Amino acid sequence: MTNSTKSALKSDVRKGLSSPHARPWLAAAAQVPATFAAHQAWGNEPLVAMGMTLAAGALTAATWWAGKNTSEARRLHATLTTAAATGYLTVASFTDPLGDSQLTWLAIGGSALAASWNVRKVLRVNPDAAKGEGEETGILTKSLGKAKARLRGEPKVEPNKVTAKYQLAPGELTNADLGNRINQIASELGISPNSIRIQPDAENAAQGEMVFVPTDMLKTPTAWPGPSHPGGSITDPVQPGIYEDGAPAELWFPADQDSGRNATHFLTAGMNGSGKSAGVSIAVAEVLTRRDVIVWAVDPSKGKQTFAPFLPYLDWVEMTTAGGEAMIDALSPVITARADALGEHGYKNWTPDAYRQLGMPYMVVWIEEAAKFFREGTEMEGLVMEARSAGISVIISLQRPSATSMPTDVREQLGGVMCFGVKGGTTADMALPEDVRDAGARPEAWENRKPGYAYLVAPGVDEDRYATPLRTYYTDDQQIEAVLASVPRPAADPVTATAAGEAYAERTHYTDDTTREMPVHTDERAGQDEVLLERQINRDIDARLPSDDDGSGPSVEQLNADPDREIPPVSVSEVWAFAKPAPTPEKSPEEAYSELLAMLEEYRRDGLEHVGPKHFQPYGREGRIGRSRAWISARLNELADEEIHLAETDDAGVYTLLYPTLAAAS
Ligand SMILES: Nc1ncnc2c1ncn2[C@@H]1O[C@H](COP(=O)(O)OP(=O)(O)OP(=O)(O)O)[C@@H](O)[C@H]1O
Repeated sequence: MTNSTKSALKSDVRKGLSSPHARPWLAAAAQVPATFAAHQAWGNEPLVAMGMTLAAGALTAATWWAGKNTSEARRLHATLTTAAATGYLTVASFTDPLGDSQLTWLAIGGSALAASWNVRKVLRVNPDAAKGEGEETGILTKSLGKAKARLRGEPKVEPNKVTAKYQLAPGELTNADLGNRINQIASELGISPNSIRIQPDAENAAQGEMVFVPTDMLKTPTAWPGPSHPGGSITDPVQPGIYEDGAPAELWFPADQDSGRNATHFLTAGMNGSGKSAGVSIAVAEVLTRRDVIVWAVDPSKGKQTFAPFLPYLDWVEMTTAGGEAMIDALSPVITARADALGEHGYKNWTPDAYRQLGMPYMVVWIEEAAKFFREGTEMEGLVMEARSAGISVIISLQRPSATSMPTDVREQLGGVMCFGVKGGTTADMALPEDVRDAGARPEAWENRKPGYAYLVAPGVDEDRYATPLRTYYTDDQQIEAVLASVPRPAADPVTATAAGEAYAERTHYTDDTTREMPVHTDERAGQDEVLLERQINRDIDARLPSDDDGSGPSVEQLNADPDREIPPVSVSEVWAFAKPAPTPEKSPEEAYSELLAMLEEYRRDGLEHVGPKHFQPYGREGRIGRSRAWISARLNELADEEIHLAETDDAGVYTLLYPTLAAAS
């Protein structure tokens, strides 16, 4: 045998002996020298025999006690093994350790026990057999950085859906922390982040359900099945699309006293081509099939492209900025008149009964490309604050609901959101409530590659559905026209029509003939344009008039003195001078990021060891970083991946703050 063969053999033997499978066999074999030595030393001492018997019993009991946190099967197995091993040691030591019967018992019993442990080990690495052995899952332990999270009970497995109840370590992890880890969990499982949702337990911040929907069931668009409640009331649910499990998505505009639901306005946000207009079109088509509602609509950008099939059925429609301004101006007296009329007849809210008694239909005002109006300085605070009590809901549609696109006072009044695909997490944070983001809503993953995909967050919608993707129904102009032609339309009531005034009385009427537009005499049309232009000029002058309290800006006399004079540039604060003082402008991602690094530097100076999102409160525009908690969590996570400023710890959402020397060494 050569030296190399010898050393290879030695190494194999060493490996074999140190293998986990060899350990039970070595332990059984070790009984022979152990019993022999004990026999030589104490074979004739009955007191030692008694002590050894007691020790064997105590060790067996200790094994049972120590196994209380493991599975029943493992506990029993370990206790039996201890009892057998200590029992044999005692009996053989005080009889004949090398006797035939003793060695036979050791060979048979020891082999059986050693083999049983080998079998157990093999089964543990079989994922099927391992089920139920321990409650922790690979999913949670890996993606949560070995954090303390375990499943509660068996996951519920349905076709294309797995629901797993979880328990987080109390005081260490929250449902929001789990929500911040969705991207990591998705990457570990090789599925889209949109496939995972967290449904937090409302009663317990450390418990909830994780829902996995691996296959995207919305990939194929669903054709609009037609109106859900033709001839019904606006109080019946409006169905714009379906959720991924095939259930219809439902939303409501008016209040409902019985269920305590408030009347609501809607924000529809989504990037170019995400399907906003098509989605709202389905909702409005549904609305227009109800007997007790009228719709006013304005789109200063795409106009006829959006409204074509609706034109004859909209009570008032405008397709220019000036026309839209006129409509928005008219809404103020309309709100007052309608609220007064409702109040006089004892109605706190609009109800179907108010329609029966007063003939006053509910009103939906659909404002497409609303950012254009906000840029022009159109005030809508009063409109959105007061309209609901007058039986009016407003749908405001724009691409990015940022503070630069829309006043925060208006945003806060929009209780319902339909969020389509957006560009980037920052926009998603602005469009959706934080808890819905934490529950897994990721509209930024769709952008405009999945038109019609949306999240619906609104009064009356089951909160468990907030983070569930839906897809709006797919339709075309012909289907909408055919449906709307088949249902009767109510007219505006005299209170609304009178209060809407001249602009309403002079609105363009559209018919359902092929030209879509009633022939309007050219002079008459030119006259209308002139009126609108004049109104726009007056509005611009009004906007530049000094207000009572600030005394800044040119006076109307100054403006009148020289018509060619260049109008001074409007400062940001003037544009933002709505009902309340201008809000703090939102920070750009770059500014927010450098603020975050500056704060980390300050924490280093303070000698902090660990940081987490809580060290950057308050979140949002009020905080130093000016971004949401979800944004901050994502950045901290990225920094930890780079391991320059931060390093991961075993606890999700907690990072070790790296100091320059540590960072250089790592
Ligand atoms: N549910 C849907 N299923 C399939 N395709 C859809 C769906 N909704 C919209 N689309 C398609 O997506 C495209 C963009 O839709 P739409 O014009 O409504 O987007 P948008 O968000 O309003 O865009 P923009 O901001 O440019 O107006 C259209 O071609 C439309 O047919």
